Amino acid sequence: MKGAGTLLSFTDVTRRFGGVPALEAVTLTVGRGEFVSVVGPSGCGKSTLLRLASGLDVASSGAVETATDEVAYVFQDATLMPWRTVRRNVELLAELSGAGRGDVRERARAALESVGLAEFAGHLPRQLSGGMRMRASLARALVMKPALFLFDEPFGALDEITRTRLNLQLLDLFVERGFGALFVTHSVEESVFLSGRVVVMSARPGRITAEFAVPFPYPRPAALRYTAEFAELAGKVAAALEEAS
Ligand SMILES: Nc1ncnc2c1ncn2[C@@H]1O[C@H](COP(=O)(O)OP(=O)(O)OP(=O)(O)O)[C@@H](O)[C@H]1O
Repeated sequence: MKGAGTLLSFTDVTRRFGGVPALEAVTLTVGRGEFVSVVGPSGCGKSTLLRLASGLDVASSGAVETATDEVAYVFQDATLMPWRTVRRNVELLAELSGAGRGDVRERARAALESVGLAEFAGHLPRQLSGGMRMRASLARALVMKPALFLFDEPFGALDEITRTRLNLQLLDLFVERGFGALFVTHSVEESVFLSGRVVVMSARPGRITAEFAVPFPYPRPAALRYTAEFAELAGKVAAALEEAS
């Protein structure tokens, strides 16, 4: 573990599958209250990185350390239970953690409120749009008040307008709650808009080839995306990604 403020650290991590490296010599940290994005070409090992961070997978060599047990994993697929209402889906993790009924209810209510879904609490997942299902999935994770969020392309399947809106909502939550985040995406623009730091990974085996600090202060207005400074930085990240592919 690098320092007192570090939530997650990878130190010289390699993961091989049947002798073939998927990730190689990855060193990376996420600090408390820090938002870090990883962009890379398809198959570069981004999901493997998150699986290692969450403890679902184990490194072949090197060290993966987390300073918290309060880790939430948000997938591209909202993975809601189709027979449970939105509220009952959002309550699920708190319920499984053994929290009392009243506490579970209150936490779910607050989380649904945070993502703007309070009035849809009684709906079934199939009655929601894709963006709303993703917000429900986010609310389900928020209920646990995680210190660290792992995001695997959570908005990848959504249309551009919904995706942009959810980026803004996610940043509101980030500013309000101050969690640490490791966010995997294919979108350069999304990575720059959300993060304090963007990490670029190369094609197989996945290695970190570039890192960019994003200097724009939070909270970030939607119009940031249309500024010259934003375009310049996104251009640099895109060039590094091109080189890594
Ligand atoms: N359990 C496994 N067994 C064998 N090979 C695996 C396993 N998991 C991942 N791999 C391989 O490791 C590499 C990285 O996979 P991973 O899913 O992490 O990539 P990714 O960057 O998330 O891909 P995408 O962007 O397409 O989702 C791929 O070549 C994949 O085939």
